[in-house]
Amino acid sequence: MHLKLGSIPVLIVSSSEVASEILKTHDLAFCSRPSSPVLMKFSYGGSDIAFSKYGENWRQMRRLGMLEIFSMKRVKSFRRGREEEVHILTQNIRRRSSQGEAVNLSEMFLCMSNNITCREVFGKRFSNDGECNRSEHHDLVLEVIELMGGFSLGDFFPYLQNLLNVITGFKVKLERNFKGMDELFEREIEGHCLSLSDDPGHEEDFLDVLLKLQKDSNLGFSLKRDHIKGILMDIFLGGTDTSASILEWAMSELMRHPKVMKKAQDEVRGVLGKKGKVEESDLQQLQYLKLLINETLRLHCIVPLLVPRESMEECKVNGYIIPKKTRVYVNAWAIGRDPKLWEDPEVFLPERFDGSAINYKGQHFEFIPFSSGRRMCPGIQLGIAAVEIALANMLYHFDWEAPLGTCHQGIDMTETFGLVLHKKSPLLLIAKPTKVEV
Ligand code: HEM
Repeated sequence: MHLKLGSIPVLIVSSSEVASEILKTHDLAFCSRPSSPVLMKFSYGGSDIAFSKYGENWRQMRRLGMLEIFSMKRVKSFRRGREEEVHILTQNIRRRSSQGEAVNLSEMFLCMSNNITCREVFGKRFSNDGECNRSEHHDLVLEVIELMGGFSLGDFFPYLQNLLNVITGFKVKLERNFKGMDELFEREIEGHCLSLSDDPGHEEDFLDVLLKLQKDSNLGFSLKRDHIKGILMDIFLGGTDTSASILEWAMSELMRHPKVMKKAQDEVRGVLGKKGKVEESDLQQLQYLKLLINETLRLHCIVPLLVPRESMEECKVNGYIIPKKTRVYVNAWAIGRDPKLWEDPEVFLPERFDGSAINYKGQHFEFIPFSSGRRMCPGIQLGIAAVEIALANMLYHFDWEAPLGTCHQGIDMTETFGLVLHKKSPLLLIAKPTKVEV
């Protein structure tokens, strides 16, 4: 679908064939990003990976990210942090549900994934010790995510941009949130500079890594403070509510499908027996868990329109001429539910992935929750690692019930609009601890 929103030409792609043309055949022509005041502000003038225009800066940052931040070695190095946060989550659910009250899983997943991200980035958590609760830092990050996903009128009327953003109050919010994040980054950078350690036993966080690279004379380019802050911002924006949202939708679907819930619980409890907790080394044995995460991502593509691209040159797609500087949204949500591609697409059926070659690694255009091509999400492993360990522990430690007055089928599945797809109403469930501890 080709539209003009304000003065900006926009292409919305809802078929897997055209998505493949955009993200594979013509990947280079479509691998830039549109700019807007919000994106420019939060990417430190395009110094980051996610929102910088295609060019030398993006190539350098992306290469550095792939080698130093998103590598499998680095993902594994954060294993302990993820396991500890999941343990705290489990303990908190156990404590809060001891009175038989429902727990707000949406909120707790968000706090847990925020704490995981914060440990990866700064080597510490946001919540109070032993708690899985909100802090002012959580609120700040979540407000920024909301702003980024929001529809700023000014983006589509560049000539009226300043005026519109002032009238709608957008500018004030933008400045306040940016200042909050920037102050947080500055404080942490100063703190890390004072305590940079060469001790081999020291667990490096992302900020340690970036500050070391800044001093590396073999890097081949100069890594400035804005580059570092831009990358930190990407990790907070990319890493926080994406994993939480997958967990929220997965648990909601499991509640609506008791047979799937039982099969998943039987698997994890059968494999782990009375071990007492699920660790990351156990995950490779949990094949059904992986199928149900795939199915959750298909039915609830959590970045529904992916991240907008911008064409760098005029290009012919599916027989149509797409002008230079067209903004492109790929509707991966619609593709995941396309009846031409999926049998009974509205049905939650993890078994459809059993024995199937289709995966989310960007080669199968009927299933592209992480996109594809040069700008495909580099954080897949980090995100999925957090989802798998948290979900496996939820299935292992608890039986789940809907609060009184709600039947399982009655779980509200209404979605909210934004960069990341959340449930409109929080997921409240009653947790019944199981006797899996030794
Ligand atoms: C777990 C769920 C996640 C999903 C579903 C997801 C999805 C996406 C999508 C759809 C894009 C747009 C790609 C494109 O434009 O073609 C993207 C980009 C990106 N994601 Fe993720 N993401 C997730 C987790 C993460 C995590 C945990 C991080 C970092 C810690 C991260 C960092 C990034 C970055 C830096 C980009 C920009 C890549 C570029 O422009 O070159 N993501 N992600």
